[in-house]
Amino acid sequence: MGVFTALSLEEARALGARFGLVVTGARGLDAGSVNTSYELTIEGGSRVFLRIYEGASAGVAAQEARLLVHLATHGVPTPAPLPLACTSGSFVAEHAGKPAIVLPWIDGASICQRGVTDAHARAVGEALARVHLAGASFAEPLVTRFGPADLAARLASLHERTDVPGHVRVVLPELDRRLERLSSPSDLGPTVPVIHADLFRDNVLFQGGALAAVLDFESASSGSAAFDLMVTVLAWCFGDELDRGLARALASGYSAVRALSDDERAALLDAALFAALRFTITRITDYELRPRGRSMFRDYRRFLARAAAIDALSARGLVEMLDV
Ligand SMILES: Nc1ncnc2c1ncn2[C@@H]1O[C@H](COP(=O)(O)OP(=O)(O)OP(=O)(O)O)[C@@H](O)[C@H]1O
Ligand SMILES: N[C@@H](CCO)C(=O)O
Repeated sequence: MGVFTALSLEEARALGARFGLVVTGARGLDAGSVNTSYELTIEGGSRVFLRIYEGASAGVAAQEARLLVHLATHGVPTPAPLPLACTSGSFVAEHAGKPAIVLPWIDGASICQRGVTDAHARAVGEALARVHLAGASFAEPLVTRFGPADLAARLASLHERTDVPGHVRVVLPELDRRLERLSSPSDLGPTVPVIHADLFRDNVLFQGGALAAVLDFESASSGSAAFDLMVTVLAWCFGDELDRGLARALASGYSAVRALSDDERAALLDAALFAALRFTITRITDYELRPRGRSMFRDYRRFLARAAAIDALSARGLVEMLDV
């Protein structure tokens, strides 16, 4: 996992020079499932993080870099990419025909589910609210790849494929029904210009109990703040079942920075159901039906179980549980 594109020390030196860095070491990291990551050591002993994009175009990488700069300069704890030394306003170099960016190194680690405390959950809620506030002034349109129409296309492809295992095939009618019920974007409440949309534990680094950085804005788009909050609750507050205390702590951190509007509050239940559906479907298409081993397996059943747990709540019950 983590190193899909090779980089020799000589190549690392040439790449680093484009950012005005004198690279003395390069180490591939066993981190991430989509892109290639390297730790580069810089003359003097400091480190930077190199990401080589495996799928995204240079244009997409450049837009993500501009978003990171915007968020980092507007109060979001996320590393801003380094600019290229000789090209003003540009952050993206190229290696092996793929876009590459360099970020300041962040010391920290992600938290395992059993290690998540109320304080962690609260800090994550606060950071998410900062993304929504800071993103309000980001002027570039960010279009989701995971809206109802995108999910419907994924489901349609599952119906057509002949290699879908039986345990997936039997849940397709349920997924169709759920998506049909939630297919109007207005169900999810008002939108903001930037949501993270994938704020899972592996995308947050903590150091000494404090949140060090929010990472990986590759799924960021304009979208419903209620949806983003519920993605984050589902990602952080479920062990084998919903941990109500953690969910409330996360929501209280969020509300302390940005209060939900009445319309956002009213949308929370459908937003939670849509969040559960989004990750159920993408985990089937992107993990269950792809060869194992390239990245850590993520089980769609865990998000189907979250959908069932949310089914057991009412809209009012969810608002009361989160105390928002
Ligand atoms: N600036 C940084 N400094 C130190 N470590 C970092 C930095 N950015 C990312 N990491 C580490 O590398 C890991 C992978 O990074 P990233 O999220 O960019 O990977 P990915 O392959 O693009 O995506 P995915 O999270 O979907 O697997 C992170 O979980 C984190 O542990
Ligand atoms: N965070 C996603 C994978 C990356 O988008 C999941 O757990 O399904």
